Amino acid sequence: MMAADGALSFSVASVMETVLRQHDIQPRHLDLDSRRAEEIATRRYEATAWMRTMIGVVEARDFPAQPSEEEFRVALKSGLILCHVINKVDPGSVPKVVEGPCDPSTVPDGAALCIYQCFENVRNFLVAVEQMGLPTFEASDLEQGGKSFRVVNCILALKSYHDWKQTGGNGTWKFGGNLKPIASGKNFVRKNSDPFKNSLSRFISMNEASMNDQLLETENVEMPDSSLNMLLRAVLLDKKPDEIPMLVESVLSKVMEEFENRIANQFESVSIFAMLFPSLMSHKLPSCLAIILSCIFFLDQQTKDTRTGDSTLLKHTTDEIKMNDKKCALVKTDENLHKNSISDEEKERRHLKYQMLLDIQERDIKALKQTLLTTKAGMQFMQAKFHEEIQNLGLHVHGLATAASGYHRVLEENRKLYNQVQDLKGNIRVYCRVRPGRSDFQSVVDNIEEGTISINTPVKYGKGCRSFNFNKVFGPSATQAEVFADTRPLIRSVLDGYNVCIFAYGQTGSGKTHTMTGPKDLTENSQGVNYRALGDLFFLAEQRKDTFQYVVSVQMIEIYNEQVRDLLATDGLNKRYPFLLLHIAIITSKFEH
Ligand SMILES: Nc1ncnc2c1ncn2[C@@H]1O[C@H](COP(=O)(O)OP(=O)(O)OP(=O)(O)O)[C@@H](O)[C@H]1O
Repeated sequence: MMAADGALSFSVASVMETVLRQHDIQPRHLDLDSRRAEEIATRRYEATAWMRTMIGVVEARDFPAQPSEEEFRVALKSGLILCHVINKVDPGSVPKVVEGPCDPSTVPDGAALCIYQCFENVRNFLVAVEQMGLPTFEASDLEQGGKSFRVVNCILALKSYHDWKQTGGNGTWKFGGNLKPIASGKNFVRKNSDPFKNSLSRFISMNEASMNDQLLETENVEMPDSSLNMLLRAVLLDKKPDEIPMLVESVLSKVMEEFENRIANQFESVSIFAMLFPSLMSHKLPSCLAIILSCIFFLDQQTKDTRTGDSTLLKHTTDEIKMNDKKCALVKTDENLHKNSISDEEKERRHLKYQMLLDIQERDIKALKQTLLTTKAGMQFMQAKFHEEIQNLGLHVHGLATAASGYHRVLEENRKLYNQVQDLKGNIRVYCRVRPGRSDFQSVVDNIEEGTISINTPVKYGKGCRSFNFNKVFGPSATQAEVFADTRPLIRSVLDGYNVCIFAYGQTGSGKTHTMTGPKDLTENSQGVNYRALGDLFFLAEQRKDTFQYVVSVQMIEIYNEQVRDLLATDGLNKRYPFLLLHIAIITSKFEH
C-alpha cells in the first residue's frame, strides 16, 4: 500500500503554515528551510548510525558518525559498506563483493578498473534492494551532485526491513514506510488544495536546486514528532488563550481537507489499476509493461507539472536511459503497490475469474478455428467442383463451336451442290400448262405425258399429230401447288445469290394470270406462283435469320402492247422501267462463306 501511504503522508507542517498565513499569522520564529535541512541531516545521521552498527567499528573507521552530505556520499561510493550491510541483513544478498581497492588514489594506474569495481558493488546492492521490494536509488546519486536523500531513504527502508526480520518477521515483507522515490507521481496529484499548492510554490522559490528536490522529497516524508511539536509550540507561544481553539480548529479542518483529498486521489489510483488489472492478466508481458510504462510516464509528467506549476522551472536532467531506468523501477514499485492493495483472497478470486474467461475464449477460438477449417475445406471442395464443371463446360462449348463450324461448312457444301443440281436441270426451263377446256370447244390436245404434249394438227396443215417436248407438261387438272412445286427450288437459289426469272407466256385467255397470281376469288389453295414464291422467300429468310439478314424489295410492272407500266407507281407517270420483277439483296452475313 505504498500509494496509499504516499497519499496519506502529507506534510502537516506545510498545511499548518498555510493556515497560519491565511490567518495572517507570520511564523516569524520559524526558519523552515533550516529546519528541513536539519531534518534531512537527522535522517542521514540515523542511517549512518545504523550502518556503522551493522558493519562494526573497524570497518566503519573512515565513516564519520555524523557525516556531511559529501562525507556520506564518499563513504558509500565504493559500494563496499552498502554490500556488507545488506549481507548482514540478508546473508548472500550480494554473493560477490568486490573487495579490491576502490580508491583511485591508492591505485593510480588502475583508476578505470577501480571505478568499474565500485559500480559493480553498487549495482549488486541495488539489485538486491530491488528484489526486497525496497525503494532504490541510482548509482549516480552517489556521485557529486547526486540525490543523496534517496540513498538515505533506501538505507532507512533497509533498516525497517532488518527490524522487521529481527522481530521475527517471516514470509514476504511489505514495505509500509513512506519513503517514496521522487518520480512516483500519484501522491503529488492533489485537488483544489490551496495549502498544498502554496507549500509547493514556496519550496520551488528556494535558491538551491538540489535543496528543492530534497525538500520536495521531504514533503512526502512524515514529519518527525519532535519537529511537529516544535512547530506547534512556536505557533502557539505568542497566542492568547482565546485565540488557540479557533486556530487549532482551523488547522484541523485543513488537515481533514487534505486527508479527504488524498483519499480521493488514492481512490482514483486504485480505480486506474483495477481497470488495468484485466489487461495485465490477459495480455502478454511486453504489452503489460507497455501499458504500465505509458501510465507511469503520464503520471510522472503530471506529477512534475503539478510540482513546479511551470515546466520551465523543472530540471530535466534525465536522459533517455535514466528515464527508462526510472520507469523500470517505478514499474516494480507500482507492482508492489498493486500487490499490496489487493488482498491475497481477492487476488486469487480475480485470477480464477480471468483464468476462466481466458479458458472460455480459448475454447471459442478453438471452435472458430475448427469452423474455419471446415469452411475452408468446403470452399476448396466447391472450388474444385466448379473448376471441373467449368472445364467440362469449356470442352462442351468447344465441341459445339466445332460442330457449328462443321455444320456451316456442310451447309455451304450442300448449297453449292443444290445449285449445281439446279444448273444440271437447266438454266432455262420451260413448262407447259394446259388450261381446262370449254365445253363448247373441242380440245386439240391429243395426249399429255411427263414432258411431252401431242397436239392434233388441223387438216389444212396436214391431218396428223405433232408432239412438243417441255421440261414438264401440266394438264388441265393440275393444281396451283403442283405447278409451283417444280419452280420452288429456284426460289432457294435466289436466297443463295442466284438470279432467277419466272415468267408466263401465252395467248390471251390462256391462263397466264391464273397461273402466276390466281383467280379473282383468291384463297390459300388458289394462290399462284407469285404469292407462293414470296411466301417461300420470307419463310426461308426467317429460317436463316441467325445466319443471314435479307432485304426484299418488290416491283410490279406490266408490258402490254409493247408498253411498260409500273403497277405500283402512285403517280401513274413513270412507265419506262426496265424489265425487272424481283430483286433480293443479301445485306449481311453472320458467317463467312
Ligand atoms: N388452269 C385454269 N383453271 C381454271 N380456270 C382457268 C385456268 N386458266 C385460266 N383459267 C380461266 O381462264 C380465264 C382466262 O385466264 P387468264 O385471265 O389467266 O388468261 P390470260 O392469259 O391472263 O389472258 P390475258 O392475256 O388476256 O390477260 C380466266 O377466267 C381464268 O380463270
